[in-house]
Amino acid sequence: MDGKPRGSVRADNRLMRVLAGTPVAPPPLWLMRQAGRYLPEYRAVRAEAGSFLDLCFSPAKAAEVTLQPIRRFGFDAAILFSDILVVPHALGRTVRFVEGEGPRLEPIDAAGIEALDEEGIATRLAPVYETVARLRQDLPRETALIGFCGAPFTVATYMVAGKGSPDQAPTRLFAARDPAAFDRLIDRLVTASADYLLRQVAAGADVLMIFDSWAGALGGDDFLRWSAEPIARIVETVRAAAPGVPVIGFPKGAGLGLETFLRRTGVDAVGLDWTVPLEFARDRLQPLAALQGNLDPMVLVVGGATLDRAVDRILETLGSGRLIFNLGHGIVPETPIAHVERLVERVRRGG
Ligand SMILES: Cc1c2[nH]c(c1CCC(=O)O)Cc1[nH]c(c(CCC(=O)O)c1C)Cc1[nH]c(c(CCC(=O)O)c1C)Cc1[nH]c(c(C)c1CCC(=O)O)C2
Repeated sequence: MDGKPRGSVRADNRLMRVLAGTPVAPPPLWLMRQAGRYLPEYRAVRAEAGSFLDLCFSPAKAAEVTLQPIRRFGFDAAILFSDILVVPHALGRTVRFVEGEGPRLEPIDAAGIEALDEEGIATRLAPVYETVARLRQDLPRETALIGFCGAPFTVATYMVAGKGSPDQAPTRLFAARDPAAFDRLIDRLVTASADYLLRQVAAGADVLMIFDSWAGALGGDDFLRWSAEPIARIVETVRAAAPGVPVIGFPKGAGLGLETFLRRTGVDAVGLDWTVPLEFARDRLQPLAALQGNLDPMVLVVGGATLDRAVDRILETLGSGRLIFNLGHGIVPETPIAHVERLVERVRRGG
């Protein structure tokens, strides 16, 4: 890539410092979905990889697309290229990605929940661990490597509905109708996810992130029961077996629930979607944890002075505390690369 030293991450890595509790100015920066279709070099690898899951399970190709945005933009962290739905796949469920439509799974019922194959996390996901190991070898030491999984609730929404759905009605219906079966599904995903994350750490991941993209579909008590509680159990297991590996939680759409989420899970950092008011985040959340976010991905599509103002507002409000600059959700395919360059330059010079 360049002449930089590679191998295990340096203790003075900017992202690791913020996660350990020290504000860093300008803040470390990476973008959710930074490896993806807005990059021509990603589209080239994707086109020759076969299916999306083939790409996730090809260590050489998955490592290559993980490195692409690091080469181009020099982000402070690389995120393993994979998907949250490799876990249901490993548990023996059918998972497909349909071009232009998204994921398709065979919807699960109570019998299917009992039949989940827990061995798959070790065996079927071995190529993912190989990707992690390659990445930690190939990445510059100043770049942290983030491993991840989906939160049990978000993964369960795809397993129950068989696809994405706007307000998770099929899953809320399932959980309300048969809470015992839903509990069982969540339990099995807690065990599988903690195991999956620990194997990523063993292979070389420096930081872990848990994506609860649909946490916002849950009401107050259900949010605690199905989002915060299961994530707390994963964090507890990971902490016990891998002390010192920081965990970022991202309960998207949690709103006022974010403070309870932080207190209950004890994550080192919390991801903020673009709807979270910055003053609330500064006053109520930043004293408890590092914050990651929360630029609206649509503002990055628009660019120009609109982008500059939004970047400056985040830096002004959150920049003197523990902050990891990021988007409020994944970068979208129509984002111009020049706007990402502009963002990086502005964050690096401190707004
Ligand atoms: C809900 C969820 C999924 N996957 C993920 C989430 C949680 C984060 C979020 O809310 O976005 C997480 C994810 N998915 C992907 C990554 C890779 C690392 C990175 O962020 O760069 C990560 C961290 C690759 C991907 N995962 C997917 C793509 C696009 C597919 C392609 O390139 O053909 C990528 C780059 C496919 C995917 N995967 C998923 C959906 C709904 C889709 C279809 C939507 C789409 O097409 O953008 C499930």
